[in-house]
Amino acid sequence: MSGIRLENVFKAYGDATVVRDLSLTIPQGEFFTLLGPSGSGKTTTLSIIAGFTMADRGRVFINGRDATRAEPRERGLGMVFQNYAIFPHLNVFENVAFPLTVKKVPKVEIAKRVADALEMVKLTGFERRYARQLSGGQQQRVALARAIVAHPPIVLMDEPLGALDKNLRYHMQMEIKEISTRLGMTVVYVTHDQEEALTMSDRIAIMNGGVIAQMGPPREVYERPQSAFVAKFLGEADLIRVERQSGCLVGPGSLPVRAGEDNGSLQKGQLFLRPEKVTLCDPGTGEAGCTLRGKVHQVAFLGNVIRFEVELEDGTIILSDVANAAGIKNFPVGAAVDVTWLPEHARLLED
Ligand SMILES: Nc1ncnc2c1ncn2[C@@H]1O[C@H](COP(=O)(O)OP(=O)(O)OP(=O)(O)O)[C@@H](O)[C@H]1O
Repeated sequence: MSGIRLENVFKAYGDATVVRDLSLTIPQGEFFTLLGPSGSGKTTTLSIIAGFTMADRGRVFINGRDATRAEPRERGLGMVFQNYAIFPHLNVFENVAFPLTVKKVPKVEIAKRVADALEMVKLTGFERRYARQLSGGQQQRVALARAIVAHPPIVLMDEPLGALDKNLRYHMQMEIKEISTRLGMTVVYVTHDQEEALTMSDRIAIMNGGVIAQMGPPREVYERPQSAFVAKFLGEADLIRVERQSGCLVGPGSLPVRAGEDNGSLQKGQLFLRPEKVTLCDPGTGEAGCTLRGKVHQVAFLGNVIRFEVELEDGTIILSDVANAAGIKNFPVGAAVDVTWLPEHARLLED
């Protein structure tokens, strides 16, 4: 089997468990992202795949071979690590050419491949420069070009765009995605930027405390989080306390609330909604069962979106994001409103 497989990988430093019996399979050609807060074990997991860190227990398979004890250079992986600096004694051309030079690729082929890679990272014309003559972001792009120039089947990337400004970052996201798809590369990508993870990945694993809290395609983890942690980590989340009374779910103000997949088992928990799925209307006009009462607490202008903060009767603050389109209805601070949603957009989460 090609791709990557981890089996019960465990790593601790002293008393601190950093990766806890992690098992996962990443098929060849998948863009797979490890996303999570600082210290959740993303880099350690990537480093175990790379061979820089040895797991205490468990096994690592790369392209069907047991690579648990293999040296990093035996694993045939392309890598861009946070601190994986470019060689200071080589210029940009020589740095990018390095993986091809060691493979003894013909000079003409090297020149072409390096030119393509440098064009991708927008560094054409920088060939003769050395690391000390480049900014942090430029060095990062050289490292990226070097990682993919040999078209390795698997590339590991740890925050490779961290030092770039917003526009270049977006351009590079698109380029990395395009080239990995075109070459059928498997990419294991580490980031703590949820937007980047949603944009680029085929599948995302959200890590928390050394375990995978949830794993799935971007849309699924965003729209169907299984816990409040995942809901909150992947963007803004509205969470409303609910409990069952005489078989019916009720929210603040004892008003009945409905969620799409309520099988009647949850007694107490939270109703989850994304702010863009929450709408506001005049008091008394919302449909019973998916309406709560509130008061506009704040209005924020975010450019393409207007964000209303609404305070419910129990003090919970709910966000409602409305596209800044022609003719949108404005609700001023202090206005009484109904907060409404479609039941299929609401999910019930256990505490
Ligand atoms: N060599 C080490 N010795 C001791 N503790 C370590 C070592 N490497 C990592 N850790 C600890 O392991 C935990 C997980 O670290 P890791 O770098 O994998 O997290 P991360 O999710 O990648 O975080 P970040 O987004 O900040 O890079 C952290 O608490 C870190 O301090």
